Amino acid sequence: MIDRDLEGWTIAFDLDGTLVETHQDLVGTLNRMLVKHGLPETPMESAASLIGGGARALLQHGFERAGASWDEAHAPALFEDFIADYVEHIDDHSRPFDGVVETLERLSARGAILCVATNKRSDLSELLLGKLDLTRHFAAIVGPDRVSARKPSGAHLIEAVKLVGGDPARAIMVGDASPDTGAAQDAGMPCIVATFGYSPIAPEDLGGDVLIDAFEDVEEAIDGLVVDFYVQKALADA
Ligand SMILES: O=C(O)COP(=O)(O)O
Ligand SMILES: [Mg+2]
Repeated sequence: MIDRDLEGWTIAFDLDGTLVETHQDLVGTLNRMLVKHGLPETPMESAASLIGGGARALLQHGFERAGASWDEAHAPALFEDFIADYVEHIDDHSRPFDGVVETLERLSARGAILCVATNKRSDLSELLLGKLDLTRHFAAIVGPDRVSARKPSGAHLIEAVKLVGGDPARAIMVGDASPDTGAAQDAGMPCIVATFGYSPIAPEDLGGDVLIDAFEDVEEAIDGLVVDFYVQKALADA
């Protein structure tokens, strides 16, 4: 029998760059938008570092980098066009990182509640996770539209954890970029940082608690943070 030793713990996962390698499809859509507007395509690897703040930020920064002046008046139509294209191509190349399914299954079997806290719109997150057969692992998929403030606000994480019936004092964030570490710090939660994601800042400089170079290492990182929690608690109670 598996020991349900993570009972009472909630793990919140970022989506893009943490659970799923999405950059080819996101940047593919960005590049089709750029070409449509007579602008040069942006190289895949440099544009990937724009992922993390949501699709609108990717679009705006992608256009600005290509030398276009950002026009707020035309932004809503451009954004709508971007989303329509992305929906068509959302799982052309996007795949879970190695070890995601097995690791999520193990964490669930050990009693942890899992949720997604992403700056990707909830409808797009649900569509993508559904296509990749990942929805079943999560008690909730919480995009910025389902909370009072998006990452890096701690409210995103606290509200997501509460939504699944978890306790923010026994919750851990797993992410790849500064919105994730910022939100975790703001929420007073420990943060595990995936070094295989899309951060323009070096992962070791993001201010997380543990770095992981492969998704499957998240389980050991969680175990370490949970032990730390109980050690601190024992010291405080002594
Ligand atoms: O779509 C984005 O830019 C951000 O999504 P993430 O919060 O899951 O990294
Ligand atoms: Mg991310």
